[in-house]
Amino acid sequence: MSSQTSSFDLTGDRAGESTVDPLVERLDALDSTVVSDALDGLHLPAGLGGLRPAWGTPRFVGRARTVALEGDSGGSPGPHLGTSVVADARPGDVLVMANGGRLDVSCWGGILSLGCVQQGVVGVVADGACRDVAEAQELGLPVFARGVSPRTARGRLRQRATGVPVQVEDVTVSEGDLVIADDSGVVFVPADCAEEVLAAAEAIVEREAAISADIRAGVRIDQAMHDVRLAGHTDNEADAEQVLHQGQEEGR
Ligand SMILES: O=C([O-])CC(=O)C(=O)O
Ligand SMILES: [Mg+2]
Repeated sequence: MSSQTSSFDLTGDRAGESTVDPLVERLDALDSTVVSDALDGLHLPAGLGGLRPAWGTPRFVGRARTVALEGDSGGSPGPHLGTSVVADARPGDVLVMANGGRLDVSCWGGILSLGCVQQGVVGVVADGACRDVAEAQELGLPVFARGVSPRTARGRLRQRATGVPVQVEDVTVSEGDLVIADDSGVVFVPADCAEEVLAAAEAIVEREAAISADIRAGVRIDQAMHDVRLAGHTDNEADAEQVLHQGQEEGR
């Protein structure tokens, strides 16, 4: 599966830098649902619904750069929120704007999108509203947000901190965590257990492929698609079948 990143017209100084990141490359071969299932299996927060692409059906994978926002009643003028992180962003980064799901004000806009594309940023997750959607689309920058608002962040929001752990619903996102966003939602993978989560997700892909192959071969779906097999509690179909039949006999 190829990510949206490859189609960007990157023109900024950093846009041409190498972005080889083995864990991100492995993540790019997956989709958000199997990564979510892997997180479930490890009892970790399993991603977020409700964050939708502001345009089209893009997908991206990358590393989180966090921006914590808070309300502002009109402080002193300064650089726009997020700009310090965008200016220092590296190819493959994903901007995570933590705005507590607020929909009454935008926390993302088109000039910020332009800055991102210049730096090789692959996507934006805005826990709140965004604006200038057509500009993001024209730039080819995926922006996942909870909605849109024409109301500027200026005078309404300010940057509380950058590079700190931020809360997005029940998920704590830290700088450098892996992110995958696609048509099923947005999933964050803690950097310190990425290897374990990816290995679990890759195993799920194999199990799902085996189940699909059985169904294509004519096995009834209510026999092939069994929780025991999906969860990987057995390594082989014979054991899964045995557990399935035991369960059926016990009336489960
Ligand atoms: O003013 C804002 O809220 C941000 C904005 O529109 C942009 O980046 O273009
Ligand atoms: Mg604007």
